[in-house]
Parts: sequence; C-alpha cells; structure tokens
Amino acid sequence: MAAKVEIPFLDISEEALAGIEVKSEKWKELCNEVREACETHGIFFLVYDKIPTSLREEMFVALKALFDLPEETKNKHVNPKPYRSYLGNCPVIPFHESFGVDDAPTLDASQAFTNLMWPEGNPSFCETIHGMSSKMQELNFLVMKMIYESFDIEKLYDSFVEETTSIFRIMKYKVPPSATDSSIGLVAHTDKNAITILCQNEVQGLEIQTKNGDWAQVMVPENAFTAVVGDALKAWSNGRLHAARHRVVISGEKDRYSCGLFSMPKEEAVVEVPDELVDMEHPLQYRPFNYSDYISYFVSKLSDDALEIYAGI
Ligand SMILES: O=C(O)CCC(=O)C(=O)O
Ligand SMILES: [Fe+2]
Repeated sequence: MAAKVEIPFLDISEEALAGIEVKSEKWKELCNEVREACETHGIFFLVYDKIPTSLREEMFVALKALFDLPEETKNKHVNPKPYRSYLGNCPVIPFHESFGVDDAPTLDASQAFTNLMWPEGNPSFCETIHGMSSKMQELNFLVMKMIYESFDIEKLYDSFVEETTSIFRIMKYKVPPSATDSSIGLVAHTDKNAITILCQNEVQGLEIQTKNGDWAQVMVPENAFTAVVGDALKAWSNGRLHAARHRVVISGEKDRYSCGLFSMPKEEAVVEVPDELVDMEHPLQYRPFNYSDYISYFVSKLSDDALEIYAGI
C-alpha cells in the first residue's frame, strides 16, 4: 500500500478571510502559502465555502444521473480536441469514464451539453453543472491571483485572465469487480494545463508521486477542493512551481465521482516566462511556446518528459 503524505491545507473560506484586507501583510502571507504549496508539492487542499456543500451534493447526484445514461447517449459527446469526447470502456483504464466540456462556465456551453445528453431537457442538471463549473472557475482564478501576487506581478494578472479558457472534466471510477482488488483508475500523468481544481465525492483514490519518486495517497479532507499545478504553470513560472505527477487508484465498494476545472491558455495564447521571474538565480528554463502546439506534441508522443523535450532550454 502507498505511503501517506502531508499535503498543505489552506482555508480561504469567508470566515477565515474576514478582516484580511487585500494587500495587507496577512493577505500576502496567505498568497505566499499558496505559492510555497505549489513549489513544494504542486498540490494542496482548499476550504472554499463560496461553493456550498449543498451544491457539491447536487453535483454528485447530477453526475450519477449522467453516467447512468445509456452508452449510446453518452457516446454522442464527441469533440475532435483531446480530453473532451466521452471516454468509456477504454482497455487501459476500464473502470474510468469521463466527459470534457469546453467553457462550461458559459451558460450556452452547459446548455448545449445538457441538451445533447437529455434532448427532452434537464434544467436542473444544466443549472448544477453551470453553477459548479462557474464557481470552480472563480476558485481557480483566485488561486492564480494569489500566485501572481506572491510573485509581485499582479499587474500581469488581467492579461492572464483574458488569455485563459477551461475544460470542465466530469469523471466516474467504477468499483473494481472484486472488493479486495485495487486497480488503476487513471494512469500516472502531470496535468498539461495551468492549474486544476478538483472536487471528489467521499471515495479516496488520488495518489501523487513525491519528488523522491514514491507514490503517496492523497487523503482529501471532507468537502475540500484540491488544486494541482500543471505543465503550463510550471513552464510559465520558469520551473519554480512543481507540476505534481498523479494518478487514481481505485478500491473499495463505492463508485468514485469527481469533477475538475482545468484552466488553460486559449488556443492562440503563448506560454512565456515573465521577465520578472528570470534572474541570475533563476536563468530561463523554457522557451515561449504555443499551448495548443504543445498539446498536439504531447498527444503524438505521450512522453512523461514532454514539457522538457518540447520547451526546455
Ligand atoms: O479524479 C481525480 O480525482 C483526478 C483526475 C485527474 O487527475 C485528471 O483528470 O487529470
Ligand atoms: Fe490529472
């Protein structure tokens, strides 16, 4: 069995932030904690009560209804871009099923996905995925804002927002056939995007590879969200932030459901290290690159070192 690891746990609930003025010392400390978590582990937990428990619960009811649809219906979700089309019964990860919805925080995108799955309409499903993805996007932006502030480059944050889009990924991991088995639910990878916010039901299974190569279980606290640094953020930060390699291992008797808001540069956007993050101590590590070209490269090679090979200096 994998070891356990202490993952930083940050409270950015309204109560915890009450009285902390933006730009105050306390706020700066919190921003630095976010950055340190990204540097040390590349993964951390967040308490964020702007996403109420009731919305999480509705989300997991909605997810069950979605995955319970006939295969034929689920297979209608097709998109030529990677990581979007419905994936089910894949021989490499037979217990995993997923969908990726582009721009789910825009109402039209949530509506189009809902109408495809339920041509007769399902307003409550639409409202739930739209509400959840929008709020997870807000959280994603807040984390990025804190990272910009901790590097003292908040003036660049607005252009980051302008150049950012997202995929909302919706996932189910079926219980393996025998309760004693544990099986790979999702193979080891780093996320390719900038930063991912994950929300899972009570079934654990996420694991990370520590910097010394061991696999460790990530025990996500009840109702917490998990933030994961991806390749685009690692490159942008000149290698200062760590893209955590992770996987999902499933065991036990309950299906695992999760969803993730993956923020990423828009199609035409270039990932480029800001001048402020390059100095004698931190020489430039990555050349500027177009994000969608990097994804095409990764999909063609599927190499663990894709970022280093593609953009490393
Ligand atoms: O299901 C999870 O908790 C993690 C999913 C994940 O790592 C991914 O989709 O990239
Ligand atoms: Fe991932």
